[in-house]
Amino acid sequence: MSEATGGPAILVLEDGRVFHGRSFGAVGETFGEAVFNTGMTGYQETLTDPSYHRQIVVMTAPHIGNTGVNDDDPESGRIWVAGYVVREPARIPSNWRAERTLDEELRRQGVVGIALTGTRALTRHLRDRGAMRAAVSSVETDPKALLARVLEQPAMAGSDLAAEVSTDAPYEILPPEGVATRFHVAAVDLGIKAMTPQRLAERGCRVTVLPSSATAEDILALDPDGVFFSNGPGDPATADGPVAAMRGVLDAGTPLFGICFGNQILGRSLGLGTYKLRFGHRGVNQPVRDTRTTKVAITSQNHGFAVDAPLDEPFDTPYGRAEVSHIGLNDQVVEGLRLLDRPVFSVQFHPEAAAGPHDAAALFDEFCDLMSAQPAPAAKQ
Ligand SMILES: NC(=O)CC[C@H](N)C(=O)O
Repeated sequence: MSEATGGPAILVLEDGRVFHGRSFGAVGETFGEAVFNTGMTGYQETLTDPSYHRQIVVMTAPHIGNTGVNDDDPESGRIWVAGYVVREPARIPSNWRAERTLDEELRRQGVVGIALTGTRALTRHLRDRGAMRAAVSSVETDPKALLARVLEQPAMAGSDLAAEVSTDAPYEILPPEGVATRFHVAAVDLGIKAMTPQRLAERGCRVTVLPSSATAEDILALDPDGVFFSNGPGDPATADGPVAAMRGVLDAGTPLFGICFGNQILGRSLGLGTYKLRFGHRGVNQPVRDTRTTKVAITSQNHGFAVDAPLDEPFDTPYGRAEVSHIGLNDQVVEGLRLLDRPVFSVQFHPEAAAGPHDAAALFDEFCDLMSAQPAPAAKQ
């Protein structure tokens, strides 16, 4: 038994592999799906991204916490990762915005972490065998006892988690001062990152954020100029409610944009399947190719599932012809979808990303362009 942070800790994977390290953050025990993130920066955004709910995140960058923690960068009101694995936590963070250390923040929010020298071996293991259930504990010393508890945990495949992270009640984000309101967007929160409505508001959108349980009727009752479906945790195969809501929006012909989980929901709404990737895409340097322009963008990503769609040519859907708009260059995974005859598109990566490159930010302009191309409200009837 170890009481103090800094004492011994273990990480146990569901296939029985054990890693020994030192306790980091809160002392305790936690379970989740072990996944790795290759971002050299953006650890605050990662920790607070609701899509990481129920995941133990392994950072491949060797030093984490160098710039401390501030109150401006979080993507939501709390840390969502189930556990945090780093090679070496910064002992002396240095940044003018830092308000506390990462270790303090993890402890403040009760998030169990582990610092271990074997993050590279752990990452290679997850890359070869796939993301899998795991535990981190700084209170259990017997790996076998911990493994038995890991095997009792639910797998990520089949998990329906959006409702656990979504807002309880609708709220609004308004354009910043000096920016005129041009559009009203209804955004379905399946685990939305704060930066997304922000990016829309910067472009003159008044954004009404709705809970994940929002139906097509709830959404359309707002008479929005456009509808947005957010990122979020869990298996898209379980998201029947959001799929039904999106189908209602597609039937109504309202411009629609989806990010990440939203892209998977669009895939399902079009009748496509989704599947689990072996180890997923998580980081801020993922290359994708725009299939129309052949331009390559470096994107920020966080997904463990993907849409199964024909890559090479347009295909028929109940909503007309569609095509894969972006392809991941590391493994030829679908990274975006577009309807050819309707104002509807989505991407699997994160154009809002902060931290992350800004290559994909123009997609928010594209959504605004689709909304401006629609008939004015009077002509809508
Ligand atoms: N960031 C996301 O929206 C992730 C979507 C989904 N939970 C996945 O892992 O693929």
